[in-house]
This record gives sequence, structure tokens and C-alpha cells, in this order.
Amino acid sequence: MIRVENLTKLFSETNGARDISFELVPGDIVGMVGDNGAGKSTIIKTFFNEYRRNDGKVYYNNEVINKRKYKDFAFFPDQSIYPRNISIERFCIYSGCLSNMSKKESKSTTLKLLRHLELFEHRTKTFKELSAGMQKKALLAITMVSDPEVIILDEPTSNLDVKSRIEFLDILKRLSEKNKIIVITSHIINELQGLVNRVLIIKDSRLVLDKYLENNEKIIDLYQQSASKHFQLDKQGSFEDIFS
Ligand SMILES: Nc1ncnc2c1ncn2[C@@H]1O[C@H](COP(=O)(O)OP(=O)(O)OP(=O)(O)O)[C@@H](O)[C@H]1O
Repeated sequence: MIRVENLTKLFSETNGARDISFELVPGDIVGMVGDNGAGKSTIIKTFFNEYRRNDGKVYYNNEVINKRKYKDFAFFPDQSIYPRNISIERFCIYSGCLSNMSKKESKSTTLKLLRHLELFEHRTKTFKELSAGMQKKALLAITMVSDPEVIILDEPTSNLDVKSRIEFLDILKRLSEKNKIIVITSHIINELQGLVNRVLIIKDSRLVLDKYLENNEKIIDLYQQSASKHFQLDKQGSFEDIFS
């Protein structure tokens, strides 16, 4: 279980992530949605200590998270600087070894994953020799090689054409059946419908809604409701400011 308490990273008075708290349990497939600049990537990067926190704690199985615990986590970044002169197969094996797998074990998992992701024939290619969709799938193989318990994907389908996007979402759907914790950030709400079972809506650096989806509930409706509620609160605030 993951518990995030009051996570805060502020770049300025209004930009960043403010006072974010939530809990995640195995089986949660969470869509973290919000407009451009809402604070999604900041939350993820602060979660992983890539940004120094202003405040807040993250617990994994009731212990404050530390580097050793991050071994159970995998992060699929929104922008990747791909290694230049190494084949995707070797890089995937290397990534497994970095997570304490033996070379033999990492190689056999790598080959299974590359087959599963239909990249086997391309395994000796470097990233720059692959299409954008194949690059994302290769990155997913690297993310998955150590069989992490928690997978966090930041805008995984960005820059993909429609066909690759559908294919990639289908892979995530199959992954979601494995009782892991999966968090997917996106500002494309429609693509998460049918994939996630819970939404976290981020608006203006804050978590404004945390909800499991019930019978055919539409993420777009939840998003619109929470956005208008937030807007009304804003309006009330400024109203008082004007007349106080
Ligand atoms: N390293 C940084 N330095 C200063 N400001 C930053 C930095 N990173 C993000 N911000 C600001 O913090 C706010 C939240 O940005 P963030 O990247 O978290 O948004 P996002 O929800 O992930 O957006 P998008 O969907 O466009 O990726 C934005 O106003 C952004 O300009």
C-alpha cells in the first residue's frame, strides 16, 4: 500500500503541487488527470524525490519510502533521453541487472517481454532505429523487466499516432489485470475511460477529486463537475476578497 501525505512542491505561490494526500492499494489502476500545467508531473517527480519536497511524506507498506523500497517501483517518464548505441535487448537486460536480477533471469524475462510486445525481431536495434510507438513499447519492456509492484506512467501515449495509442493502451489494459498499483497521468481523459478504476483529478496544483469509478461513471463528467465546483469556490473567495 502507498500512502502519500501532504506532498507539497511549490515553484511559486501558484505553480507546483500543494498538500496532496491519497492512498493506493494493489488493484488500483489510477488515472491522474488534469489540464496542462495542473501539477501531475510535479506530483510524480516529487513522489520519486526527483524534486526536493517543501513538505509531505510517502509511505510504502507503512514504512517511509527510501531508495531500497523504490526497487518495487517502476517509472515510465514522459520524456525520454534514450541511450544511443545500445540495443533495446541489451539495455533491457542491463536494467534488470540494475534491479538485482541475475543476468540469466533478466535475459529470459527480457526476451519474453520483447516477444509479448512484438519487438522480438527488432531486439538488436537501438532506440533511434525504432518508430515512436516501438520506442514507447521498448521503454515499457525496460520498465517491466524487474516485475515491479507499482508502475507509474507519465503521459505514456504522448506523441503516438492513433493506432499505436490504441495498441499501447491495450497493453496497459492487460497489465492492469495483474493486481499491481498502476498510476497513469494524462490530459487526454477519453483514453483512460475503460482502463482505469479510479481517478485523481488535479487542478491548479491541488487534488480536487479522488474517486473510484462506479457503474459506467464517465471521467469527463467527474472532471467537469470538479472543475466547476473549484471555479465556484474560487469565485466565492474572490467575492469575499472584494467585499471584505
Ligand atoms: N522545474 C520547474 N521549474 C519551475 N516551474 C515548474 C517546473 N516544473 C513544472 N513547473 C510548473 O509547475 C506547474 C505544474 O507543472 P507540471 O509539469 O507538473 O504540470 P502537468 O500537469 O504535468 O502538465 P502537462 O500535462 O502539461 O505535462 C506548471 O505551471 C509548470 O510551469
